[in-house]
Amino acid sequence: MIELQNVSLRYGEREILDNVSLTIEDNKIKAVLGPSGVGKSTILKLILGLIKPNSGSILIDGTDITRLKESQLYPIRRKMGIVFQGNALFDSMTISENLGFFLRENLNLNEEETRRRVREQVEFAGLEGYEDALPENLSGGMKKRVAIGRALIFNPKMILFDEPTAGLDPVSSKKILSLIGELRKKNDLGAVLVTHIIDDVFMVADSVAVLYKGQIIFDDDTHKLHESDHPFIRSILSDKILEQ
Ligand SMILES: Nc1ncnc2c1ncn2[C@@H]1O[C@H](COP(=O)(O)OP(=O)(O)OP(=O)(O)O)[C@@H](O)[C@H]1O
Repeated sequence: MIELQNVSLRYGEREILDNVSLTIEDNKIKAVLGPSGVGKSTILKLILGLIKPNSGSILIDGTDITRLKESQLYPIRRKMGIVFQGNALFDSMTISENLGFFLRENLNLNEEETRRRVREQVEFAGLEGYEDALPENLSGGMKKRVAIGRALIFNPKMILFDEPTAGLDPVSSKKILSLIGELRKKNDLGAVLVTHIIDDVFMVADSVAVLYKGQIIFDDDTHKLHESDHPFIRSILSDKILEQ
């Protein structure tokens, strides 16, 4: 379980998160919905311990990571996989090499086990036949599927998605969202999905926190979003456009 407790974060003079509290349960999909620049990616960086808050605690399975040293963070990060907005694939490596890279770098597995895990992700992501292709020869949706496969390679408990459908066409977006839904069913995984696209939230998220002007203005089951009378939520439900 991931818990942000009274987290505040400033970049210079600018307050990005103001006393934000958020709980992300195992085996559930939690969306963090908000307009561009509101601090959604910042929340993911905080969860991974890449940045520290100015105040507040971040608990991962009960351990406050804000107090840990860099070396103590490795086993905590291993519990989570991340899918970056731009996928962060290595352009000069094939799909198989991309999938296996972190395994080969970080775990002392024999080559047979590494290949088995890579094959598992190739199958899960529907990338059979593309093992030897370079990322530049893949569509946006396929690259995203490689990034998801790579995030799963350490068998994490939780996967963090930064805007997983941004820039994808509607059909590819739907495929990616179904894959995210399947992850929980098949692998019992939890997920955090940060997005500014409200349709993504309705399609896969069990619950949603809405981040607006540094604060969480809604945090409940997704279907209860319709009951909110907050003007910002009313406006996004009617326009489906998130602007500051
Ligand atoms: N290292 C940094 N130093 C200063 N400002 C930063 C830094 N990183 C992010 N910001 C600013 O903090 C705000 C929140 O950034 P963040 O990337 O978390 O937003 P976001 O909600 O994920 O939006 P987007 O989806 O557009 O990336 C933005 O205004 C951004 O410009």
